[in-house]
Amino acid sequence: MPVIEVDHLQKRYGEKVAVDDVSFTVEQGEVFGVLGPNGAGKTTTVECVQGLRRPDGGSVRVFGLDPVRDRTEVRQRVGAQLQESQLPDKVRVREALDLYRSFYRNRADIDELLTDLGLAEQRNTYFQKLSGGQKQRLSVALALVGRPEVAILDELTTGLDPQGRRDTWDLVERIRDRGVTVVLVTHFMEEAQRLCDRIAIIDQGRMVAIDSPAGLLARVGSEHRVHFRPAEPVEDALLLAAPDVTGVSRYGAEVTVTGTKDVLQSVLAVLNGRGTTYTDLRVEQPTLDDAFVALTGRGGRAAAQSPTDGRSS
Ligand SMILES: Nc1ncnc2c1ncn2[C@@H]1O[C@H](COP(=O)(O)OP(=O)(O)OP(=O)(O)O)[C@@H](O)[C@H]1O
Repeated sequence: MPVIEVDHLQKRYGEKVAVDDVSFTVEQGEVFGVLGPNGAGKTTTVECVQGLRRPDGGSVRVFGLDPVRDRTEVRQRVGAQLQESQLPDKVRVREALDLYRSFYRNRADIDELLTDLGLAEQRNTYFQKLSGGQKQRLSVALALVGRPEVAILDELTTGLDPQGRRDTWDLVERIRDRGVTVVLVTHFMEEAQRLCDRIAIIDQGRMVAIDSPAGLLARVGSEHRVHFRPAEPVEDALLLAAPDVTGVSRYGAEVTVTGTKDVLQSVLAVLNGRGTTYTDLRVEQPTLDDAFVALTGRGGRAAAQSPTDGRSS
C-alpha cells in the first residue's frame, strides 16, 4: 500500500483555487518531489497531507489514515520542518530538540542527530545566533526527532549558499538511506533532478506530470546539443548528413548541432574526418528545465530561481 495517497485533491482560499484536482501516491522509501513555481500550490498540497488544512474536495490518506481526523496518529509518524518563526530566539538548539522530542513516542537519539546534521558544536547555541544554514539543519533535525516514517521537507535549500545546498542534498540522501520516505517540496529543478526518485510537477494548482526525472526528460524528447568553434568553415550539409544529427545553427563563429544521444560522436567523426580542428567544444544534455518548459509552456526560470530568492508563502 502506498504511504501517501492524494486523490483528486482540491483546496480553495476564498475564491482562489490553490489546488485543483491533484492526484498522486508516494511509495514507501522513495524521495518524492513536488516541483513547481511560486504559488503553484505545492505547500498547500503538503499541508493537506500533514492534516494542517482540510481539503475542499477529493481525499488524502497517509498510512491509510485521514490526516485531519487522525491528526494525532499521523503527526507521530510524519515529520515536518518547522517554519523559522515557530521557534523563540532564546531557545538553545539542544533545548528545542529535547522539547520536540518529548511530543513523540518514538524518540531519536539527540546526540546522534546533532552529529548527523553537523550541529554538534551548536548544541548550546541560541536559535537566534545560528546561521541560515544551521537554522535550516535544525528545522530538519526537528522533523526527524520523532523517528518519522515520512519526512516532509519544504523549500529546504531556499536561502542557502551553494555549499549549504550541496550539504543539505547529502543530508536528504542520508535520511533516505535510513529508510525514511521523503517528500521534497522545491522549485529548484537541479535539486529535484539530483534527489528525487519521482517528481510531480504542479503548475497553477494543477498536476502537469508525474514521473521519474529520466521519464520526464524522455517525454519531452531528448535533444542533445553540441557547440563548437571550428578553425575553418564546415558546411551544414556535411553535418546534417551525419547520423543522429537533426539540426545545425550558428551564432557568430559558434556552431550548434542538435541531435539524439550519440550526436557528439557524429560531430567528432565529421570534424576528424576532414581534419578540422575546433575550440570551445561543449555538450548540453536535456535538463528538467527543458522538460518543465515543454510540459508547462512556461519559462523554466520561473521554477528555477537563484537559491537566494525569497519565497512568498
Ligand atoms: N492562507 C492563504 N490564504 C489565501 N491564499 C493563499 C494562502 N496560502 C496560499 N495562498 C495562495 O494559494 C496559492 C498556492 O499557494 P502555495 O503556498 O500552496 O504555493 P506554493 O507552490 O507552495 O508556492 P511557493 O513556492 O511560493 O511557496 C497561491 O496563489 C497563494 O497566494
